[in-house]
Amino acid sequence: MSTPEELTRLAIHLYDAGAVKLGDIEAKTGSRTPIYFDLRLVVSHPTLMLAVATHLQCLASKIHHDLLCGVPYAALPFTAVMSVNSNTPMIMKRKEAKMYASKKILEGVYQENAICLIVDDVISSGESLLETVETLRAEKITVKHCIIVLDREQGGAAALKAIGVEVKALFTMTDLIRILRDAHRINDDTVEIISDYIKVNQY
Ligand SMILES: O=C(O)c1cc(=O)[nH]c(=O)n1[C@@H]1O[C@H](COP(=O)(O)O)[C@@H](O)[C@H]1O
Repeated sequence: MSTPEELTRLAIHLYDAGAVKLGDIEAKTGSRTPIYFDLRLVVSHPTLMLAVATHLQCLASKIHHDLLCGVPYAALPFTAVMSVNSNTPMIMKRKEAKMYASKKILEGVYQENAICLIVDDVISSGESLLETVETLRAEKITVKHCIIVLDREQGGAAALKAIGVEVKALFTMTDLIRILRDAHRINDDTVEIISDYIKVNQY
């Protein structure tokens, strides 16, 4: 089980590495956000990569699963680290089906009715996770849980719950901004701007 102190250290480490971008940033949907959590840079920081994978593994260890599925691109490296460290097979969902050879949308080997735990970086609307669940279920893979690093608390987890998938996160946006404020990385004004934004921008 990750302790609150360990998660606090991880959040500060991620911030100090540049994973938390503040300002007026374009999100996936095209809307603007005052905070963007970018886990893609974790590949350049091996100790951070191991820390993210280890803490996600703590969440994973409480959930029964036969397989891990990494969602491209941000989650693929740390899902691979989890797979190796826990000796759990992994599959990968392609962004688009291959247009040649196998024409597959899923890479890797799996059995029908295998229980798959999806690993992703961030949930906002839940759209990308919903799509992944749909793809896996179409291949007769069972999906009941996703684990992620950050829940932006914009309604995505409820959308997943509505299709029978529970989302567990290392951090909610509320946790993240509280930790960063307490560690003097962001000030009260920034916390207020982000909190107001999240309240108003629900999917
Ligand atoms: O665009 C986003 O909403 C987003 C916000 C953020 O802070 N960090 C972030 O990585 N994202 C991207 O948005 C995806 C999740 O958005 P939803 O599909 O709306 O849940 C993530 O997998 C990222 O590609």
